[in-house]
Amino acid sequence: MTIRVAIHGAAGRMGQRLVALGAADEAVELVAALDNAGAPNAGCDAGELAGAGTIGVPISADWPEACDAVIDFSVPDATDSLVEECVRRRFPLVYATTGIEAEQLQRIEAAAASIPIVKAASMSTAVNLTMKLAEIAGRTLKDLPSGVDVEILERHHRFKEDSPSGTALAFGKILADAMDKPKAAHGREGRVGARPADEIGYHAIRTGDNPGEHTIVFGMLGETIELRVAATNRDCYAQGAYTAAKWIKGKPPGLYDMQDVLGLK
Ligand SMILES: NC(=O)C1=CN([C@@H]2O[C@H](COP(=O)(O)OP(=O)(O)OC[C@H]3O[C@@H](n4cnc5c(N)ncnc54)[C@H](OP(=O)(O)O)[C@@H]3O)[C@@H](O)[C@H]2O)C=CC1
Ligand SMILES: O=C(O)C1=N[C@H](C(=O)O)C[C@H](O)C1
Repeated sequence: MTIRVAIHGAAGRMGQRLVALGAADEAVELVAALDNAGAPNAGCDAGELAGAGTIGVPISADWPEACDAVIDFSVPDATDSLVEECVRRRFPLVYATTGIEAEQLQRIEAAAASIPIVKAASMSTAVNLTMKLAEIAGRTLKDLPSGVDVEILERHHRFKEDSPSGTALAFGKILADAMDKPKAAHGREGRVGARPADEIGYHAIRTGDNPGEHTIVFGMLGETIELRVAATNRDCYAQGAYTAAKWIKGKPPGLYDMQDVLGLK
């Protein structure tokens, strides 16, 4: 079975990997490579831009007539128009952009009343499995007499604009809920005092071309557990997005995540 896919943000770092992997997948037909109207690469063949050879699909702002899934890796500012187009055309959406505002999230949630949407801060199977492991660790360690300090360390490339990463925040939410730790500390500086027990610490490192790395530290008195998941390139996210696009075809309207797609709930 072939699915017709439009990539939104097709000229970007992730968009190019999606074009390259989609062009090589017999089960995928790329029907549009969408990017912003003034994109410097507008009109270029998306496959050539991605280093995958000519595929006959230009980088453009023109939406396709028909499509089984739109995969979005773009920018927060594009969210409203993206969601409006998907709802108007009844196109299912795989939404991967991070760093959005609360109002943009509300619009996505409202749109999920009329179309199916998979939204996840990380499309990687390994990251989503690590989230499950973190939840089990959090629930198991919650009432340990010595107390457990949770610190979330993430590393990403120097071009990343949002901090901490969407994935770090997703890990944080899972652990805040599982361990009843509602406070967040983003880095520490100066005489901040002893560490509160109900705080989760976030540390965002920006360096070189790192495609994404997360370490969850569970610090106890006398023992430490670290869960670490690290990408060596972007294909784990792109492959996960295609898994979601194949899964979403024919699903009823609703807001789903990668835990639904991967059967981890
Ligand atoms: N959920 C996940 O698994 C992952 C999520 N991400 C997230 O995906 C997003 C994109 O990452 P990345 O590819 O590195 O970023 P890039 O900046 O390389 O790519 C974003 C692309 O979106 C384009 N764009 C800007 N405005 C619009 C618009 N109105 N319509 C369509 N396209 C537009 C940009 O064009 P221009 O440059 O001309 O502005 C650019 O080509 C980020 O939020 C990142 O955090 C990244 C990896 C994994
Ligand atoms: O910008 C990136 O590169 C990534 N962003 C996502 C995030 O913010 O969690 C996912 C991945 O870590 C790569």
